[in-house]
Amino acid sequence: MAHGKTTGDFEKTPGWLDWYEGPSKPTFRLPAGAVDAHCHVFGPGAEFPYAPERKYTPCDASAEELFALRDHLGFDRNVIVQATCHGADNRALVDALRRSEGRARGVATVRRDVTEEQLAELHEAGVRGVRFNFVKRLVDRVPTDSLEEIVEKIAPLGWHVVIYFEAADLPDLYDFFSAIKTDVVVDHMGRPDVTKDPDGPEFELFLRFMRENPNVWTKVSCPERLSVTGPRALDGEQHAYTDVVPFARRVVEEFPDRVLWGTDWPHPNLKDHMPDDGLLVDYIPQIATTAELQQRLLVDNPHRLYWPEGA
Ligand SMILES: O=C(O)c1cc(C(=O)O)oc(=O)c1
Repeated sequence: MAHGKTTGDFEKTPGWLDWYEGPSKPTFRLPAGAVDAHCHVFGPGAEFPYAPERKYTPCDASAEELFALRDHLGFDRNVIVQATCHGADNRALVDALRRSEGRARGVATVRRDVTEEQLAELHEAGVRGVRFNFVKRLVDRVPTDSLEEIVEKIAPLGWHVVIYFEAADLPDLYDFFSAIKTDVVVDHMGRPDVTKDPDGPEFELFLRFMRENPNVWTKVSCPERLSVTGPRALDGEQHAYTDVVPFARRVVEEFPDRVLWGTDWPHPNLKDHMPDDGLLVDYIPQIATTAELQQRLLVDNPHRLYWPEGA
């Protein structure tokens, strides 16, 4: 029998790390109106089955559990991003958005044959973007002409495109990404290899991509995923993931109006450890070092992108 948290009738991927039970209260006090701009819901599998084409099977992580974490950490709102284990079946996401009472927006995954009616329904539920994933261990590659067709369909709704890729793939994808006319949000800083020099050519290409394309934003999230030498956000550690700090800080300081931050709860596919989400929040002042930068990162920027109407 599988141990830990459940996943309906599904069997979790071997070695799966469940999300952290009982996170600490952050020492860092989030500003009023702070948004956790990257998190997911998984299932519950018994109600919202995982997609047949998925590359992993997680433990369940429900909307109620997400909203309890939001309140515990001191966030006001969430942006829930469709996880690849649900493919293009957005039912769990839409259900979570509806339960949030306007306190969550969503980023969905759609296929090229999505209809205007389906997009309108997603919009009504709170979806404001679509996600294109280029990480090979998570999805099969979708041809770029399909993606271009999706951009044409979502642009009139004022939506944006969230892209997830690894730094080594940016040279090949650079021109395709630069041609997207909507706003573009890069997940997890384009996954830099933090053993490399933050002033070196690989990260410089990412910074150039942001400089040349003023419609591109990025999430300075997932230090727990990118870190190699830690220390980990566990056991009261107040200065976690110092190896990621120079990368994230650089981006926050150069593009203060185009950065977002999210917990990435429930942290799919971590192999090394599961962070204490309270201590993950305590990482934020290492990368946004003034109250003004924190206000933009956590409040002003996500509100401008996801709640432009000011509600
Ligand atoms: O690196 C990952 O494994 C990962 C996976 C997913 C997903 O499966 O949607 O989302 C993320 O933000 C990160």
